[in-house]
Amino acid sequence: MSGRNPGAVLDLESLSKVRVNTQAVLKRAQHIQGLKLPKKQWQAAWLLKAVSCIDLTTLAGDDTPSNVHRLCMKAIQPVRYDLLKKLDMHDKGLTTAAVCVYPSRVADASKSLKAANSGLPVASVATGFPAGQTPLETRLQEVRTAVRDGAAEIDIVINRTLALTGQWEVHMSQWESAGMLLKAETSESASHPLSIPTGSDFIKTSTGKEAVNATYPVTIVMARAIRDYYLRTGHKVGFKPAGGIRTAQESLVWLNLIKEELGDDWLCPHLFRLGASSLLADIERQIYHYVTGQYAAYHELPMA
Ligand SMILES: O=C[C@H](O)COP(=O)(O)O
Repeated sequence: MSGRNPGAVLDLESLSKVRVNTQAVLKRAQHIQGLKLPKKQWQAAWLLKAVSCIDLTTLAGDDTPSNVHRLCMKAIQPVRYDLLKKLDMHDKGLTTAAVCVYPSRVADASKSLKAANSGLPVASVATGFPAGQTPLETRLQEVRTAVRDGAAEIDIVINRTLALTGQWEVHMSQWESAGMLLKAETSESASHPLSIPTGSDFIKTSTGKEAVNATYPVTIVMARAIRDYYLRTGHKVGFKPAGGIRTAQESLVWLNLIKEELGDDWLCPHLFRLGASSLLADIERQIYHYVTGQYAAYHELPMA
C-alpha cells in the first residue's frame, strides 16, 4: 500500500484534454466480461478474496440497531465456520472489509463491533447521501458526527452541481479530509477522475441508489484515471464499485477487471471494495455448493 493519497495540484488544462474513446472502452469491457473465470478450488479462493473486499452495507430507511447488529456479526463471520474449516480457511481471520451504514447508525455499528472485540472499520455514507444536495456546513457536520460516533471511513457524495457546471476549484476547496479514509462517489454511474487530486483515497462508481450504478465501461475509464495518477504521482488510489452487485459470478468479473486494468496490487481491501448489501449471500451459497456439492436451503446460511 502506498499510503494515503495526499492529493495533487489540480491541472485543469491537462485534464480538459483528456478524451475517452467510447467504442474502445465498450469493446474492452466486452472482452473482460468474456474472459474465463476460475473454477473449482480456484473459484472458491477468488470468492473468499471477494468476501474480504466487501463493504457489507445496509442503507435502508428502516435500519435499526438490531439489523445493524446482525450486519456487523455477519461481517465478522461472513462465511459459516464449518465451510471455512473444510477449505482450511477457518483460522485466517476472514472478515468483510468494512460495514457501511448511514451516519445515524454509526454508533450502533461501532457498539456492536466493539462488544464483539472486532476492529472492523465502520464506513459511513455522508454529505447528504445519496443526492449530495445539502449545504456545505450540514454536510461537514454529518462527517464530524459520523467520525465522533466511530466511523473510520467516509463515503462522500460529490457535489454534482459544482461538477456539472465545471466549478472544480470550488469543488476542491470543499473537501475536508478529517484525517480519515475518504471514498468519493457520484450519484450516478459516471467517471470522476477529478476527485483523485482532491485527496480521495478511493473513487466509487455510484451511490447504489440510482437506476444505473456500477458498470464495467465506466469502471475501465475510472481505473485508467487511477493508473495515470499512480504513474504520475506514485500514489495508489482505491476503487469501489457499488450498487446492484448481487451474484458471486459478478464478483469474479469485478476481480478479473481490476486484475486486468490495475494489476494484482489492487486486489486487496486497501485498494478495492465491493459496495454491496446482498452479494455476500450468493457468495456464501456458492461456497456451500463447492464444499458440499449441494445448494443450501435458506435457513442453512444465516444472513445479516
Ligand atoms: O454502496 C452500497 C450500495 O448502496 C449497495 O447497493 P446494493 O443494495 O444494490 O447492493
